[in-house]
Amino acid sequence: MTASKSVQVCFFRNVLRVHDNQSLFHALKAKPDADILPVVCLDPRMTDISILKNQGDNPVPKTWFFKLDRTKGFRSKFYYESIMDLKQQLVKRGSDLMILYGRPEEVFPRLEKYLSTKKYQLENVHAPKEYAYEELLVEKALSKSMKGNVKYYHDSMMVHPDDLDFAGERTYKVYTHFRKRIEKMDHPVRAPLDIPEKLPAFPEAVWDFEHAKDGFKDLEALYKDIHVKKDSRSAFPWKGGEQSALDRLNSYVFKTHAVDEYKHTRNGMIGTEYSTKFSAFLAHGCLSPRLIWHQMDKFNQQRKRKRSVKAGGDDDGIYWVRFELLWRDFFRYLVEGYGSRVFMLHGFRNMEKSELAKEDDKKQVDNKPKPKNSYTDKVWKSNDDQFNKWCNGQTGTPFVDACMRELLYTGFLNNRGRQNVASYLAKDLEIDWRIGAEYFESMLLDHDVHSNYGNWQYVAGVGCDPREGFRHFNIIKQGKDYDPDGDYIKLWCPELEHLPTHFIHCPWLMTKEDQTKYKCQIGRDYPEPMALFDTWIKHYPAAATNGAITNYFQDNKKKVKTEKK
Ligand SMILES: Cc1cc2nc3c(=O)[nH]c(=O)nc-3n(C[C@H](O)[C@H](O)[C@H](O)COP(=O)(O)OP(=O)(O)OC[C@H]3O[C@@H](n4cnc5c(N)ncnc54)[C@H](O)[C@@H]3O)c2cc1C
Repeated sequence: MTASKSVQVCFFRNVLRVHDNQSLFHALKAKPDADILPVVCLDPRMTDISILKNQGDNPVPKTWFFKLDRTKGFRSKFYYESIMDLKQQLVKRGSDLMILYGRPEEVFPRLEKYLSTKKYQLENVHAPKEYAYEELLVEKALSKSMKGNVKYYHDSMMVHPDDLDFAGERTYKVYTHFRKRIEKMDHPVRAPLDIPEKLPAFPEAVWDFEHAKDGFKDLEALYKDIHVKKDSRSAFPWKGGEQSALDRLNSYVFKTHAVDEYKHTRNGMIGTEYSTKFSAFLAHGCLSPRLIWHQMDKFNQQRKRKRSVKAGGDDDGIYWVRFELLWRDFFRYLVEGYGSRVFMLHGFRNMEKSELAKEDDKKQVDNKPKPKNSYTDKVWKSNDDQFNKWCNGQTGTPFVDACMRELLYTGFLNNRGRQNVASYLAKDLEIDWRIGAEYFESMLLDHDVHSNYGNWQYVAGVGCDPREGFRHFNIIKQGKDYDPDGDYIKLWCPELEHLPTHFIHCPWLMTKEDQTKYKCQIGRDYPEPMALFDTWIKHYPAAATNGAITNYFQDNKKKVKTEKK
């Protein structure tokens, strides 16, 4: 009787790359003569595989509360491209990729059983560690169904949790404390792991497992079924996949040195170079955050840069990219610490309700007035009409509409834009922030549950933010600051292209004559504003109001809901 051949499974769950892949590294180390089986498993709870008739009856997956489609075309396309590229990377190294469909906790035990009939022994599954609530449920179910035979590795974090001395505070609640803690460390980020150019044999017998042979064909069918148009205005025109990610890293750091300008350009609204555009690659695990960190070190060394700029100063682009990448880790730690609170209306802060109440009580003893806790008293609204107009870039507020149209047509929006549209929905309209977060989840190329829900909570004032009141963005001021000439607005709202700068952020101030002159009838060519706020008035350009607001805003005050803030 021949002995079984050992197989180590490397499960590429949300880490779709070969470089610095911890699961692959450990699978390779586990048993030197074992075969390595790289597997991707498309989970119908996360990915829409409803068109594949040979893979069972799988409904379109929906978001947590509002049941929006979980993954729209942009992200699916990027995801499939990333898997196709991963297969190529593995084939180049003499291996291959098995693409399976179904719930991992059901598929893997069947695979194990199948392998045993082919004289293979599935020794271990190696997989990246998850932090978010739903993903952890899958992780637990998988561990259970594989009888504890799954090993998890912290692969998506930049700073490994074991390297952080949390000094008794496992979950930092304030970003600055977290960042400062890390900045004190000598070597906060581990070096990327070396993966050999040649990988061990791929166990060919597995192609006969269930529909494994059809895996790639099915993926191509899913890819062909995506109907999203390329938009030449997109700030993010890249393909998914490790190769594309590495090209972008190389270009942004070593070729164009755009990283040097990051601090000054990151809020730019038009074009590909103003910020790193690493987010979608990071979200799909096509790019290792640790590699980014170390490549930036290499860049510094290669140029033997004289640090005439103070590290952390305004000119130190590398410092600021790292600063932002630490936000990404921070939200992972928060989500890990607070579990399903990430999806809850009262957010992470609700956990602190009792602590806040204690604080309030203390202050009362001192005879100080009891501070109002705006998080717990807040009444969140629901308004389908306003929400739909927001999604479609038809609110009648140009800066919001331009941002929302970019998101709708490309699946991407820069950080400044995201902050503004989130603040408009949650703080101006006071609509339940979760529907906005779920819409982002549906649309974003780079959706990452930690960063998305974490940032939404932050903007909505229910997250871990000591400066809650300051996140209320004044859309008119922000528009003037970040799109002073209205170029971005005109790019996405071409119906406003003839407007002079002083009307571009507040077209409702145009008189009937202005509207004729600038070829834009409000209510016909461009929507009437669905809401106006008194706080905006002081930021209207003087040339638009002529010193007094006597035009559209005034005339239509009864028609348009005006809210006092
Ligand atoms: C309401 C809202 C929702 C968001 N949803 C997501 C999301 O689903 N996925 C996502 O990756 N980012 C999200 N962000 C953060 C940020 O907007 C994007 O990471 C950034 O715009 C991506 O562009 P970039 O890669 O060019 O970023 P850069 O400015 O070049 O930053 C470099 C990297 O740092 C990280 N980063 C930057 N800003 C943040 C931040 N505020 N929070 C966490 N990480 C950050 C990202 O990984 C980014 O790729 C959200 C922000 C807001 C305000």
